[in-house]
Amino acid sequence: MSKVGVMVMGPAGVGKSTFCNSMMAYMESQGRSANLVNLDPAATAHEYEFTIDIRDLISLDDVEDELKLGPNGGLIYCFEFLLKNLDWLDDQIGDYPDDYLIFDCPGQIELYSHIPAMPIVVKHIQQQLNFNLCCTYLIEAPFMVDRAKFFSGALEAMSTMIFMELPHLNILSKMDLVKGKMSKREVRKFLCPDPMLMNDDEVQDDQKDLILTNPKYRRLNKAIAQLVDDFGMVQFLPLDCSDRDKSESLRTIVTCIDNMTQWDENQEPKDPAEDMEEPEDPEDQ
Ligand SMILES: Nc1nc2c(ncn2[C@@H]2O[C@H](COP(=O)(O)OP(=O)(O)OP(=O)(O)O)[C@@H](O)[C@H]2O)c(=O)[nH]1
Repeated sequence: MSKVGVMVMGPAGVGKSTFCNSMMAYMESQGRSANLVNLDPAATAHEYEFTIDIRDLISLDDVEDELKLGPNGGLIYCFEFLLKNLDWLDDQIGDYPDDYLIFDCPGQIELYSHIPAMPIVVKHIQQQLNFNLCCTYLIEAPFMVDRAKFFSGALEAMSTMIFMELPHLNILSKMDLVKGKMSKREVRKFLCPDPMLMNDDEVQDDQKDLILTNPKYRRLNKAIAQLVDDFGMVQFLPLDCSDRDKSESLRTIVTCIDNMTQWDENQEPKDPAEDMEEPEDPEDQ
């Protein structure tokens, strides 16, 4: 059996912990075993107990108290401390042949864009502990309402993909918050982002005041949207954790993760969009 790890990443408050808990519940419902690993030294309690918790090694509270560091400096200190104590992680993760680990990561996106600690931890888990890892990167579905914000989030997702060098899945969290506000046709344009979204004539009246008026910025935003499109690897799967019974989005995400973590370098990677379910559309009901 292979050892699989899912790194759950994304900005603060995007819904990473909620997604981790929903994944645990989904795996349980499918009779599959999974364990939760907390890599956030500032985490609060979870619905599911952590099997492995970085706070057993070092917590942000202790670092702030003892070293008088602020939350961001403290977080970097915690990760540098983890790097010096990777044998702790080895002992914790152990040598289980059929582990499926879900790693809840911190929300500071500098960890996914330029601070080298997270890629080093990831490489260690891959190469020393022989896990097949993938990254799930969350951005909030309500970003779709402000298109510049959405493409900015897509760039962050791309930056993480490039920096982490892992099989990568983008997820639009909190889909329930846009239900009834966007049609299925509109949502579909964001799942495989269409650079035409940045065209003014595509903007709805109630969103016009959100658009930057400086034409230079508009041109720049369009160019960036085109870059995201040209890159061709930025696609999103919808996720709604508001109702556990609606496990359809989780099923699709877990299927994509299964495909990515069994990925053989001699095989063409499977296109996650192939498993994509159409998001529910209130207008169709
Ligand atoms: N409506 C809605 N709210 C959600 C969903 N997922 C998460 N939330 C809410 O978003 C807030 C943040 O969720 P968390 O899961 O703690 O987010 P996080 O990314 O782990 O946050 P940090 O650990 O602080 O970075 C909480 O109030 C959640 O209840 C969702 O699918 N729908």
